[in-house]
Amino acid sequence: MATVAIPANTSVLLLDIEGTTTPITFVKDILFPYIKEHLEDYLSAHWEEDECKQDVHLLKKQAEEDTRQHRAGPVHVLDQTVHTDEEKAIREVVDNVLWQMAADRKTTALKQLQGHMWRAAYAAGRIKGEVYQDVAPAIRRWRRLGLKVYIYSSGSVEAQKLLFGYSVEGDLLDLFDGHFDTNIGPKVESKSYQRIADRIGCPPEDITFLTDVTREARAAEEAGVNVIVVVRPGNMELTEEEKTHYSLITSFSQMEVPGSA
Ligand SMILES: CSCCC(=O)C(=O)COP(=O)(O)O
Ligand SMILES: [Mg+2]
Repeated sequence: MATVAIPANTSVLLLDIEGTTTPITFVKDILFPYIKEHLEDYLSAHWEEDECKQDVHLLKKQAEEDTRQHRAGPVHVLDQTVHTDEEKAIREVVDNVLWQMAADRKTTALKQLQGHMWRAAYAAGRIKGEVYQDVAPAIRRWRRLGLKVYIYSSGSVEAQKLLFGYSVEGDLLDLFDGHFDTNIGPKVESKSYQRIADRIGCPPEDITFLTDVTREARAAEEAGVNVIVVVRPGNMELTEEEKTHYSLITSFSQMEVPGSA
């Protein structure tokens, strides 16, 4: 098995989730269908609660922005007026969320609501976060070698903590020094990686980012971050050029930390 050495100056490993620590199928076949199945009932049950009101407010803000950017068709535009007809208002939110999910959008508004909806399912043991078997042992080794390990996912920080806190291997939250989501910026924008470096308090060059998505890899590189592309079953096929340009791994166990035996 070929190993990939991270640069000697790396002090932080920044990890994507879907397609990197976790199979894409877990997200597409378990997490997302759960939302589609329970969305309407969830909104009806929680509509008057502050958390749900904030989620709907954020979705409306996003819908306003989508209208300005001509991104949404009329059926997907959330009415900005306050509805007296609760059923109609809920239907509009459902349509908007389903439309965003069909396009696999990564908006903070969508991800925040999803995180809140998954909470009950994880807590009740109806969902357990899938994590590839090579992930936890590798992270434990990196941490023993003095590296810091952070997560950067489009899934909300709360959704990230649920996935690792209620994982198939138990509570894995102690593997991480911190979490970032799209509140720091989209994963396909280089500024987001600069902000993460600032937040952690190290230069971007000291961070190695592991992801399956080459648009994210390019954005991170632009910020000066070192990148390793993770190839897992079901991930998006890489072009020949991408295969030559990036260091590739199929398992975290292939990562070599310079100076370690
Ligand atoms: C971590 S919660 C579920 C995953 C999710 O909603 C998502 O959008 C995954 O995005 P990633 O940036 O981890 O590829
Ligand atoms: Mg990913």
